[in-house]
Amino acid sequence: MKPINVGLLGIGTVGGGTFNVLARNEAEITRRAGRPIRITKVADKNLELARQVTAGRAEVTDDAFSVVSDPEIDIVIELIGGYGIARELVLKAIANGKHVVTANKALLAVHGNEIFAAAHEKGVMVGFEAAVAGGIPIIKALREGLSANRIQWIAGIINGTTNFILSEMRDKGLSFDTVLKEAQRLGYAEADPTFDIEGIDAAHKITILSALAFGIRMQFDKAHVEGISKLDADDIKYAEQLGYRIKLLGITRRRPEGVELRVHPTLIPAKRLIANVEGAMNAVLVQGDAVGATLYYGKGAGAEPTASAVIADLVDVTRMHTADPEHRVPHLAFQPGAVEDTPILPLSEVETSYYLRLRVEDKPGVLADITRILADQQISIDAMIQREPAEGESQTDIIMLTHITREKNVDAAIARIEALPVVKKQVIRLRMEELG
Ligand SMILES: NC(=O)C1=CN([C@@H]2O[C@H](COP(=O)(O)OP(=O)(O)OC[C@H]3O[C@@H](n4cnc5c(N)ncnc54)[C@H](O)[C@@H]3O)[C@@H](O)[C@H]2O)C=CC1
Ligand SMILES: N[C@@H](CC=O)C(=O)O
Ligand code: NA
Repeated sequence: MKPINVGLLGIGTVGGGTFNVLARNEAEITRRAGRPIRITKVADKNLELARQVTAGRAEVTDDAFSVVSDPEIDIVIELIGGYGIARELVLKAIANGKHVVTANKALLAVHGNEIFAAAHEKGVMVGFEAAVAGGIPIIKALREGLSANRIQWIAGIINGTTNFILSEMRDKGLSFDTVLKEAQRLGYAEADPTFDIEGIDAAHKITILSALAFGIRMQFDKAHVEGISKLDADDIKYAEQLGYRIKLLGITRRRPEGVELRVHPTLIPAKRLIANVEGAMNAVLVQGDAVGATLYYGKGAGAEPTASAVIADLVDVTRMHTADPEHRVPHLAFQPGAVEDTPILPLSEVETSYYLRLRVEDKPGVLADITRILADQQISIDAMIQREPAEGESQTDIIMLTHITREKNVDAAIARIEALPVVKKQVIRLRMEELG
């Protein structure tokens, strides 16, 4: 049977994994796809690496544009990364009538509206299962498995690097920098690891999931993005004492006025399954009105787990490329004409509960002043702990957990609390999610 020819752009961590898994499982994959899938051409600016990995089994070049223009190539896999040359190559491949598979969430979150419109126009497929939560088939689940549901919210641990850092710091007491270096060595981190640490990578991914879940345009520029770099070990400890774990979550929720789209460290009850997802593992919780809560768990980063998703897309394209484009699953789960312009809500309108840590002078009346301010802003307290000041210390920490309230009420309360002379430091505010 005539093979389908694939051109691979970038043979680094994921590209190398894809090349190797495809070769190793060729017979099994062919039985599924109906015909052999062959990577016939590989482009990498590091020619030496490309020669080493391919070992004579594919033509090698350092000119990626020659691959997207090659008439023999049916599918282009983009595994270079970034929004620059990757965007040019993907758009060129589409313009040349090639199907595209990519793991590049940054590219899709920022330029996805343009790329999917171009693909729709040209009648080609763009597969991106690897772009969110690596090997976990979450795109497939949202596009197909859950299509009966009105999705209400999604919350996910969707960055392996930061989850690995938080887990290793907590369990082994290792420093942030040591664990980050290990995550880089293991191939989890982005080329620029600030994308991981500052929550940008998770925001790219939750932007994509939000579009798929609610049938809205990608609006990465409206996402609230907060990473783990400012997270204090004391808060991890206090959270544990209160029965919570802190995870970097991507959250998107549908509300009558719009959609919440946010990434930030989040307190989750320790008894929830998702609170116990450790290391580089990912987990995505999806709440649908009919199905209820469903949880997807697995490896979100690394060469072969990500290759697993890339190859699943290759199989899908191979099975479907001769089908009438109107009969294929729509790229973003909803028919292109049915995508809505629902606004992303500003952070001030987000509704959730909060963890507040206040550094205060240990004297009578302090608590009364603080609770009065919270009550003025209609914020009610769910739980509280006050640390006993150490011998000779005149200051102490008060930790308060609130019921659900609006972010702008918390902003107003914090501004007034910080103005109190007895409050000695900036108030620490972390958001909480029950996820139950
Ligand atoms: N590493 C992981 O666990 C995961 C990565 N991804 C995404 O997969 C993509 C690839 O990531 P990695 O494999 O980790 O990156 P990598 O840095 O290991 O590989 C990228 C490869 O592209 C090559 N390259 C760079 N510029 C080029 C150009 N102009 N022409 C030809 N080749 C060029 C590099 O030499 C390198 O071999 C990125 O979009 C990343 O966000 C997605 C999920 C997981
Ligand atoms: N850098 C990412 C890789 C996968 O998307 C992560 O750590 O999750
Ligand atoms: Na995936």
